[in-house]
Amino acid sequence: MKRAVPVHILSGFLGSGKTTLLSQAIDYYKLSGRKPAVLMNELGDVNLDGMLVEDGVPMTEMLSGCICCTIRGDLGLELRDLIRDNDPDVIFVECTGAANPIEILEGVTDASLLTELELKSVITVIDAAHLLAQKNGKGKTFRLMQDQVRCATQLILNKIDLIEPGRLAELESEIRELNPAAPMTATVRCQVDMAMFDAIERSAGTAEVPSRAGGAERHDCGHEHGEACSHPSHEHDHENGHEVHSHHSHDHVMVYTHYFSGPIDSEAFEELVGRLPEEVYRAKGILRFSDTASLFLFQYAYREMDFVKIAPKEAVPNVAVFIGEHFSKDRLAAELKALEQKD
Ligand SMILES: Nc1nc2c(ncn2[C@@H]2O[C@H](COP(=O)(O)OP(=O)(O)OP(=O)(O)O)[C@@H](O)[C@H]2O)c(=O)[nH]1
Repeated sequence: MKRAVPVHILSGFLGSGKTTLLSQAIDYYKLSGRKPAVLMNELGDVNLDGMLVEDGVPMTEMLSGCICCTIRGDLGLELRDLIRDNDPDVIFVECTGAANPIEILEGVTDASLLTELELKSVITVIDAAHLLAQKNGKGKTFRLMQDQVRCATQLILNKIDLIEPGRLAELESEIRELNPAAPMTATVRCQVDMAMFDAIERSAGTAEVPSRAGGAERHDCGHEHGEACSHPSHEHDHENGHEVHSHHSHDHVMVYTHYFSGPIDSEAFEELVGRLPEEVYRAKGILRFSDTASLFLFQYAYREMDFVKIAPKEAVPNVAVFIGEHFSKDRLAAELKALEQKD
């Protein structure tokens, strides 16, 4: 009889490196002749990270909401269908960076009632530079990052190329205070020994999430849930991008999705991104520029911009998604619209 399908949850704040880790994990499983599948959750209504996942990897997308609240109820069904239709050897669940992993963890556990799967790990990727910048903060972002660290069974302290080497030990000891048990690796571009997954899967039983993250003290790991998840404050305004309203710990996160009517000037776009307010901490997009024939996947995380040439096999929209807190969507929309008119 086939064993229960192992599931790994990839958690971590927006832009920390979850997709970077996922791509390497997929390559690792494929190289050893195993079949990985992916369930991806994005706040925006287009799956841009999915563009980075190789063709031929079964993938289910849960868009336009945070997996841990608005669409958690569907998670079990999606996992069941993914297994039934594709018979994978492993499943990676990549959450939105605004998600609280304890909720997803419970969703995956619920799903094991519908199909044979076993949660094997909650891997939290931490953006070292962002965590340092947030240090001693009292904001919701910092609290959510702490929750994500607490809930992890594996920790990857990523982007250490962006911090001074002397600060690494300080960060590590702070993380250790939140989560003393999970093995931690400091990385650049999430380069960890992928054999880690085999070791995790060989170990018997389901992932043991640190006790502080569960049970009676669940609020330590975010928020209470249950009936509150159908709270009427989960409203979306799809016409003007949407704001993720909720009572949850990530209720401050806003999303604006902009569909461009045509190609735009690359320099004007870079200039706009260069002066985005601090409150916009993450952006992604697929962009057609008027001054080059190539199509680009655009990434922006905490003031770092990246453009990667892509050649998708199917038609893709011309779109940019902006994620942050309390920024003016109207102003941003007007500025993006102005780029369309320049051309
Ligand atoms: N300098 C630096 N950049 C990195 C590192 N790891 C990832 N990046 C870049 O950071 C950006 C975000 O990485 P992703 O892997 O997409 O992050 P994510 O956690 O999946 O992002 P969300 O899906 O928005 O939550 C990309 O432009 C990556 O190339 C790193 O160690 N150092």
